[in-house]
Amino acid sequence: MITGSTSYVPRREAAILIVDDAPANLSVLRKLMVEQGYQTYIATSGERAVQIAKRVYPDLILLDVVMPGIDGLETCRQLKSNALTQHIPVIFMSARNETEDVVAGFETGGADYIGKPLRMAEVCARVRAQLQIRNRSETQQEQAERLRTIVNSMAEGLLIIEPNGRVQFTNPACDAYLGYEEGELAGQSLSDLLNPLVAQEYLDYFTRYAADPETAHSHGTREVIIRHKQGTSVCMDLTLTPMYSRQPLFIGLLHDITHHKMSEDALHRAAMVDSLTKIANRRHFDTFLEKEWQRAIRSGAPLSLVVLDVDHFKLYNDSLGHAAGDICLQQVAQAINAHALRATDLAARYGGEEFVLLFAETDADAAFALAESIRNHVEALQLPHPRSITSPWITVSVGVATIHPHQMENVEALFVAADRAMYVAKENGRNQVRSSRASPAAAGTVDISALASH
Ligand SMILES: Nc1nc2c(ncn2[C@@H]2O[C@H](COP(=O)(O)OP(=O)(O)OP(=O)(O)O)[C@@H](O)[C@H]2O)c(=O)[nH]1
Repeated sequence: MITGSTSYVPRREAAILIVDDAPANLSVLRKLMVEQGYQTYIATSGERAVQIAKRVYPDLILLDVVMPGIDGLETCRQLKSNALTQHIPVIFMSARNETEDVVAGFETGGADYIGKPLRMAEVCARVRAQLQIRNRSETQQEQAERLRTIVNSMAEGLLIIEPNGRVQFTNPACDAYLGYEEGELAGQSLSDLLNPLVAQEYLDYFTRYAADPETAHSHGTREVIIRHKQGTSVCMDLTLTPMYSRQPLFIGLLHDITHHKMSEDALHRAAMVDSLTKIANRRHFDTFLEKEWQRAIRSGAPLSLVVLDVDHFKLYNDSLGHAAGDICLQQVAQAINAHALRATDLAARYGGEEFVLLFAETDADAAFALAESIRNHVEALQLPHPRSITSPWITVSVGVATIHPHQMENVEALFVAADRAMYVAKENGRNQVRSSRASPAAAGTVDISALASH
């Protein structure tokens, strides 16, 4: 964990470079600095000071201003113009104490200016103060560097977002997730990446927080679909947390859940499909029927249910074996499924050798015609049934029920009607379609009428 502490742990005793053309001054200052526990280097000219600074990289330079050759101001300028030495704090020492001298010292990059004659306690205090400032800034730089490394190497995508929705920064993982080059996302708006409704929700949250930072709270984690640069969609968990520095900002953390989502979708799909025939299973059909039922109540449109049962299938299994029976069910399922053409049609294996089909917004005549077409299609497969007493081929008996949902009380009644029609088809010789209708005069009762039969 990164802490915010700036407490300084000395790595070693600080090194001070003392620069003065007067050997007597050098000697006094050196003695003083050594007594304070500092390591010392000395130089008697500006040129020499620059050379030593580049070589030993001292923590601080005490620099005389008036010297032969390059003076202290020029020496400081040279130190500040070199990348190696520019961060070393320089304290000028000079008998020139006029305001413009002091200002010139600061303007060349000096950190402090001590007037001569030197008061040793003051020199020590100013050196200590500058070393503390330097240590603090070094610690901050190290912390910033450490944070940069973490942000650049973390597997989660990170975005910094402004209250107006503008992306200010992204880390490499975020760029990689969304297919962008480094820095390319900066300046784009959240609305460019998210569905407009979701983006607006975030923008509202930003506006609320920016107006009243006291009430800021994390927006939590939610699943979002983000636009990839290539135009595809990626599924991510987005966690948004407010951060108040000089301006309100938001930290967004992105976690890619596309793969997780894909397997979740695959599982979901698998739970809806019958494993043998690969058409919808009973559970999916029941859910679908419930939805269509409610829709039909609202629209007043008719709903038709077709129930199909393979004829003499026990005999088929007994004569050709269970494996052949399975293949036969797969072929029959495909023939049935081929008739569920609209988004509101659904064919399913309801159990054993029983299949169902739902036709929404389909009246009795149209449903009957579809059922007859399926019956015909199955027979036309000419799957030999050696022991059937009603046909040389595999055939199906079909029951159809059509209602306007307000006519019957529940879905169950629709099933009962279609099942009864199917049993009438069985009883009347199989390989035929029978239709039942609810009598409007007595809701819930079923009127079986042979609209047609094979
Ligand atoms: N091969 C195979 N057979 C199944 C499967 N599910 C159910 N069955 C068989 O389907 C047969 C259904 O037989 P019954 O309910 O007696 O009806 P039927 O022989 O088709 O006779 P009718 O419906 O009166 O024409 C049983 O023998 C079940 O074992 C399956 O997944 N695979």
